[in-house]
Amino acid sequence: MIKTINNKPIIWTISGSDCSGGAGIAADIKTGHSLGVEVCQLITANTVQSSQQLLWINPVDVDVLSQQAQILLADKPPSVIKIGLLANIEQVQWLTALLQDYKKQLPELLCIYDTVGQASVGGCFNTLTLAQLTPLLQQIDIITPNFIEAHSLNGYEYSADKLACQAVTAAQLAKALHQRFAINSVIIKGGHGEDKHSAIDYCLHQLNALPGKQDNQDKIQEPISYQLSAKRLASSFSHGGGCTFASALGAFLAQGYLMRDAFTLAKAYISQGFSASMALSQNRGHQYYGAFEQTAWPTQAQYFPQVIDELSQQYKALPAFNSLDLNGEKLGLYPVIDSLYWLERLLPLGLNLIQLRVKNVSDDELENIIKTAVNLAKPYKTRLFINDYWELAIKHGAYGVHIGQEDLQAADLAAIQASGTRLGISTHGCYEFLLAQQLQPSYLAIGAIFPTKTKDMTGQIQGLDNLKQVLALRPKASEKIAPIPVVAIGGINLERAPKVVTTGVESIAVVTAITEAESTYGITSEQAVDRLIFIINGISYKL
Ligand SMILES: Cc1ncc(COP(=O)(O)OP(=O)(O)O)c(N)n1
Ligand SMILES: Cc1nc(C(=O)O)sc1CCOP(=O)(O)O
Ligand SMILES: [Mg+2]
Repeated sequence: MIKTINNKPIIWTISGSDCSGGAGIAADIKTGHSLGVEVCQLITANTVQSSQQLLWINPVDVDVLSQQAQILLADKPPSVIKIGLLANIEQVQWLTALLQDYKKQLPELLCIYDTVGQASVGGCFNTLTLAQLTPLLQQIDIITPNFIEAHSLNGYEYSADKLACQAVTAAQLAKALHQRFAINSVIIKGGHGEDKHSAIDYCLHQLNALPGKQDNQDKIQEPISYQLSAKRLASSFSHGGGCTFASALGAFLAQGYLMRDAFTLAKAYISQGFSASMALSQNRGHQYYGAFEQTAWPTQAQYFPQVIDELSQQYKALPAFNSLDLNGEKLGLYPVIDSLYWLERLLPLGLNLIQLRVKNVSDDELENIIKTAVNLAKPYKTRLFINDYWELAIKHGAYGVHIGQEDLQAADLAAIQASGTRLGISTHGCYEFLLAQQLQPSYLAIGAIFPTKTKDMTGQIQGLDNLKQVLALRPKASEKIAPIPVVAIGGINLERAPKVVTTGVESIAVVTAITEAESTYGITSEQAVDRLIFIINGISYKL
């Protein structure tokens, strides 16, 4: 899914030109190029503005825009269209018709609208009414207003004076916009929030497309919400920050990231940009309103936001889960097997970890299997994790339990922690990784690294780049919290293992590389295990 730099996805930006170089098209191009996407530009207006004031807006004729769109469609069809300043009703009507048509031709197309009404240097870009904008909003997939813009899009009065206006939360504003215009994802940026120390962005996201948005209208689920908090940084180089956020989001989505991860990466990109300009800001005594600093793909943990959700709030005070007591040893190979037959064959090999992942057996049978497995593992040094069944794992004294995202909400993490049972958590991308890391489990798994036939991981294939990305999100060993060991899983086999090991991941978990070794390689399963260990040692990456 994730395109490489040689196969760049294409984004169109339909927005105004800011001659001071801070906002609009300039921000979109700088952002897109720094994040590895190609940017085509349809300029809606040639504005006259400085870092201090907006003087003049010169709308571009819709005939010009129309011809540009026509010539580009066959040549450079967009994965994402990012919309910014629209200068008049003619442009709104032209764009509405264009999106209606393109959505039929390009079913995967995503349209992001960063509503630009007020200029941050003062002044108004247009006099468009909500009624005039409504048909366009109905074609939009993702909208990124700030708190004030979200009020006006809902037709609410906004005032900094809480008593003077109806007090609404970002969640309420997002829900109202989602319902009113059938917009799949609403992100309310927290730049204008009240918290002096942190900027909290809120995203309401519909997993399945809403009716009329796409052909695939299976089951429409309740929208889910993501909330990200970042330290508020005192930079006065923020001209174009809103355009940059929307373009960065588009760039990440165009490269195949799911909304939750694109949202997280875009927020990290913004924090990194602010951070890069803080020294400049201080030198100028905060007087100069500069262009936002577009930097590079964010990789460092310090720029990534904190995930705020019910789970992290619920377990805020929960102590860290017991560690794996490795005494400096690396975790190594982690077979994930489905039977006592396999457990008995693998236990004598002296591995650090094995997981029993049993599916589709009756309750009685299940309890018997888990009880027997725990007893079988007792004489060995191998740490036995039980997948899914945390209550039975506690009851029978298993070393650890592995829990996936689907079961995380329902599991009693406090009971697992109190029993001393170790905890492993599955994650699939940077958002889930950051969230799970906050719970301080004994290890974190990340997958699926490669396509796998063992489990449907559609849309969640990470590749080695995302694996490296999440490994960098751990706190440094020198900081208060020790880094949690990471396990890579999904599609890892004899050929791929060495590449995975070079990322520095502590462990690789495999199902079919062992259980289907006979049919895949014509060797015994024991040989498969030996060869996985041998290959790793052979290139001197000691797992
Ligand atoms: C090491 C490891 N990583 C991930 C998984 C997957 O767990 P989960 O998401 O709970 O899915 P199921 O295994 O239950 O299908 C795992 N089991 N082990
Ligand atoms: C069980 C499982 N969980 C995954 C995740 O990404 O959470 S991938 C996966 C399948 C791993 O099997 P194999 O080694 O045969 O590809
Ligand atoms: Mg599970």
